[in-house]
Amino acid sequence: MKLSAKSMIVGIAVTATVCSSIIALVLALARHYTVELPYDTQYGMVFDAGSSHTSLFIYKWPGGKENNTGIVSQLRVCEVDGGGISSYKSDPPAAGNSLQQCLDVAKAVIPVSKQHSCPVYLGATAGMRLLSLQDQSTTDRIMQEVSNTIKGYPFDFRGAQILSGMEEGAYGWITINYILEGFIKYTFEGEWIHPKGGRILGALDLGGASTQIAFTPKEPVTQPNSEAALQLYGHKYGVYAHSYLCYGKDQAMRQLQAYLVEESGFSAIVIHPCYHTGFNLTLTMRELYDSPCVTKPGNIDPGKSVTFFGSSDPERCLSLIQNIVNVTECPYSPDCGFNGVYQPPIHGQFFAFSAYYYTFDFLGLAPQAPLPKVTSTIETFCKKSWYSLKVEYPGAKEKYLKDYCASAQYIVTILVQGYKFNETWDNIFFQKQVADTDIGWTLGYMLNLTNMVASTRPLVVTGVQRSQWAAEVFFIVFALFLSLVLVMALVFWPYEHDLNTV
Ligand SMILES: Nc1ncnc2c1ncn2[C@@H]1O[C@H](COP(=O)(O)OP(=O)(O)O)[C@@H](O)[C@H]1O
Ligand SMILES: [Ca+2]
Repeated sequence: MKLSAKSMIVGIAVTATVCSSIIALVLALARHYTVELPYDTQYGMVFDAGSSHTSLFIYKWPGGKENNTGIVSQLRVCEVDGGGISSYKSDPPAAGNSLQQCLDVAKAVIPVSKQHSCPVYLGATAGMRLLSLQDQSTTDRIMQEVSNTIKGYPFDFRGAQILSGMEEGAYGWITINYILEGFIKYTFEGEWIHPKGGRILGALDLGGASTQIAFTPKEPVTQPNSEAALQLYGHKYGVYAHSYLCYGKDQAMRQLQAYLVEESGFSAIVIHPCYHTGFNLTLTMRELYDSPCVTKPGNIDPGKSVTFFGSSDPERCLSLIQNIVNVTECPYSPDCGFNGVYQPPIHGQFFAFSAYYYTFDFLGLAPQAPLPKVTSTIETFCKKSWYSLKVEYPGAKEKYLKDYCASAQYIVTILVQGYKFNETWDNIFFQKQVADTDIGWTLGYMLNLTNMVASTRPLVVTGVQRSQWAAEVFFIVFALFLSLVLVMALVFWPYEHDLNTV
């Protein structure tokens, strides 16, 4: 059998080139496949120990070797049975026990191999801030009990803390802007960028015991105590944040009751214009004055009771609210919120969540409605009798239903007359969630404490970068082109140049 030297050389060259192309192709695909493999998911949890209730938020994000930024999303939320942890002042161990059911849920949801590395935080808000004003040792005891319970579980417990009002406001602001990609954005081209002129949103949180406002004003904040200087992904943000203690929905309602009782001269029967006709509520003086948000008169009999009778009177209700919210006093004129608190002019769009959302959603006013529609809807609702409300909303919980009229009037008062959203009402979105993640302070709190918003430049972890792909594709095309040239050479090489002349 005669084998020409030309054929041998060209054959070897073609085989080598084709083999190297295949290897390059396989390597490129393997590299891509590795990145596309399911991420090594990480988990983190935050207990939101609010004044009225506790929730456990379980988050997950794509992890791995690199300390990447990824996108944190909410995996699950577990509602703790019973009241907020501050309601356990006569039985602190029960506050700890109340968390067990949700910790058991977390154990079932998070893979066993990930539980030891799953950070857990507990943040308590205004209910505990108020309790600490009344009774510091019981406050400490409750914080100790909740910590002990969490330590009994296989997670990485990182501490239980009472947040300041400013922190609560600032973390809510971080949460919204993180979820809505205000700080950083993953582009179609596969790069993380700082969105130029991107919209930075404000945060409005209405809790039971306090309410927060946080936003980036147009002009720098002039009162340093009102500014949270945040550095996120290497960018500086001057965030105005303020928390009004005692001006959450439930404590505001408490202030209304106390005002009416005093106005009546401590009568046993008091007409309440914000409650509906046919509704009545009886409280002892002990219950009424069991809060630092209302001043207990010196000579009051704690066992004496008062009964509030609803009168479905929205006009009187609104003017009653003006008695607990001072919208005229302003030492920083004109830069004030309410009660004479410094606040720069409102700037940009806002998300209003928690009880802002619950109230407006119930009334069919979420996520947005023009102000005239809002006021007319509230007026119509407030005029309804308790009987007709019970018929219309058979599934509604009485503890919330009785307050929707008053809280809606209260919301409009603080937003329009307090914060001065008169011209900019349409910039408020009443919303509970974005991308299946609840809006609240917990996500921002965890991102901050786990250092996930601190890095100046997050690492790209999703997919192969375009430049890598371009190099790989170029190499494959070049190798195949070379093979083609060699095959052509084999076919068209003149026979007389054949080396096999023997
Ligand atoms: N479905 C609902 N309808 C109306 N209000 C609600 C609903 N669910 C929760 N709330 C209210 O939301 C508020 C939540 O406040 P919370 O987070 O417990 O207090 P804080 O943030 O002041 O510590 C409470 O006033 C509670 O009554
Ligand atoms: Ca809250």
